[in-house]
Amino acid sequence: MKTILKVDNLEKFYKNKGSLTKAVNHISFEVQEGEYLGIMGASGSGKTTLLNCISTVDHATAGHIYVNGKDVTDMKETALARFRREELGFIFQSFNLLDTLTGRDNIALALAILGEHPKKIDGKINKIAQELGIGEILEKYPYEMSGGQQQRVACARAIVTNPSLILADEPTGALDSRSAGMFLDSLGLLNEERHATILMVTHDAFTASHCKRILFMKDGRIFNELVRGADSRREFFDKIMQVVSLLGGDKGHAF
Ligand SMILES: Nc1ncnc2c1ncn2[C@@H]1O[C@H](COP(=O)(O)OP(=O)(O)OP(=O)(O)O)[C@@H](O)[C@H]1O
Repeated sequence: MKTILKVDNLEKFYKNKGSLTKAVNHISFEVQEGEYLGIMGASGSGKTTLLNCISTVDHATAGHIYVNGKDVTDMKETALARFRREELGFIFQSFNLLDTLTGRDNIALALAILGEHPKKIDGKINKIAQELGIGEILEKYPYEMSGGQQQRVACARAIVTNPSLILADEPTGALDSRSAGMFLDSLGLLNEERHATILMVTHDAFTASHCKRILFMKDGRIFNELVRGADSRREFFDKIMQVVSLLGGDKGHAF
């Protein structure tokens, strides 16, 4: 199996007026191609800091992060910009679609930036739209779509360039439970059928129950790990809830 992400002894410390916050404290883990990994933990446990280091938005204090064998902690700014475009797909809580472009053009832009041949763009968009069931809304502008529809377009935009790794930060945070369910089905489909490798940060146990493996963070460290294995999603959800209550965290919406 191919290792897509390797986090090696990562540390991120913040110094503020004499106090030191160890937001990420000696974390190591790997993500293999086709995995769907969730990162959970109470507020302040270091999830966003970890994700920001992996997405190269933030610089690590020490340690290394390898994506597809490339050490991103070592790259210069121009190489980083290219790395983000070519290797990563992003899905945020706030959808982040461009309001002045239709769904189709939002997706097309990701391909155009990568230098895709114009003749191939429509075909690629139509294929992913069909897979995610968003063909009907492609010509709409974001403000004409529901939140769930916008997030599925964002999902299409994240995958259409075939990135090595999709990073999702609380992607269901702004969705009602029905839209969240539809979005998570779409993400699951990308994982199952396109073998997309996904790393998702969430505090919501229902959302996390869609992952195949979950790392739980506490005080900047990995505190526990759960693997779904042959469990049904309901069984996995119950196991997640047990760890969440150990951590004293909020459970998010019910199953
Ligand atoms: N820029 C910063 N300067 C100083 N401390 C910071 C900074 N960013 C984060 N921290 C601290 O690092 C720790 C981890 O924060 P982080 O945002 O990664 O947690 P989180 O698990 O994502 O929380 P939430 O679920 O609330 O978003 C917290 O104690 C936070 O206060």
